[in-house]
Amino acid sequence: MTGRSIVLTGPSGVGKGTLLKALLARRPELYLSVSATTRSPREGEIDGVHYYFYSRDRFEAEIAAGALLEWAEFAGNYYGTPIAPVQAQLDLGRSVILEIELAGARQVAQIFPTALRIFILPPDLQTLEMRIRDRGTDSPEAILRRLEQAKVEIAARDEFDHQIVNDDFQTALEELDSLVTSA
Ligand SMILES: Nc1ncnc2c1ncn2[C@@H]1O[C@H](COP(=O)(O)OP(=O)(O)OP(=O)(O)O)[C@@H](O)[C@H]1O
Ligand SMILES: Nc1nc2c(ncn2[C@@H]2O[C@H](COP(=O)(O)O)[C@@H](O)[C@H]2O)c(=O)[nH]1
Repeated sequence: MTGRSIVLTGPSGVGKGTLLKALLARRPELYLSVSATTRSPREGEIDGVHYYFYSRDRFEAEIAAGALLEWAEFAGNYYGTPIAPVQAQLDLGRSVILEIELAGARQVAQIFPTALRIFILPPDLQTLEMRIRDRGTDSPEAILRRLEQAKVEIAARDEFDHQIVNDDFQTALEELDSLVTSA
């Protein structure tokens, strides 16, 4: 039996990564896809664990080789999902979670029409901005680009099967857990 693909999308800084870390701690049977990106590693990020950090040339070679399930440019960098590990885990019957932005989520909807697609919303844009700033990982220019893109992504929320507002963290985590485990 093949596993289920689950797509988690939402604006940068909304808390997707934090929610998934807590979810995976409870549900180790789930597989979280490790993306490739051309952005520089943040403090504490490890190549092959948090992302595969590629040069632009390497990323473009992976696109040309058909090695990415989906890919997109986001805030000046490439991001994409290496296809081989995802397919291997699905073939083993394991559910796979992709934490990806909107353009990638749209591509996955074409490739895996039965994917469970979940959109994470902030309580409001001011809270989102505060979370990105307080995270302390992005330059002022990068924050502005991410906030502009956030508006575009939030406008597409109705394309998704489910929406979760990440206001109170525990409430959002319970909602996510219940959607993923009933999938
Ligand atoms: N419910 C919440 N209430 C308050 N702060 C939160 C909540 N959820 C997450 N955060 C904080 O918001 C910040 C952004 O979270 P996180 O890095 O998980 O976002 P993200 O959606 O994965 O961002 P990106 O897409 O840029 O990787 C972190 O500092 C995190 O601790
Ligand atoms: N289309 C894809 N989007 C991805 C992938 N991996 C991560 N992302 C999204 O990029 C932005 C920015 O991430 P950050 O780590 O630089 O803050 C965020 O929305 C991620 O969900 C991917 O493989 N494909």
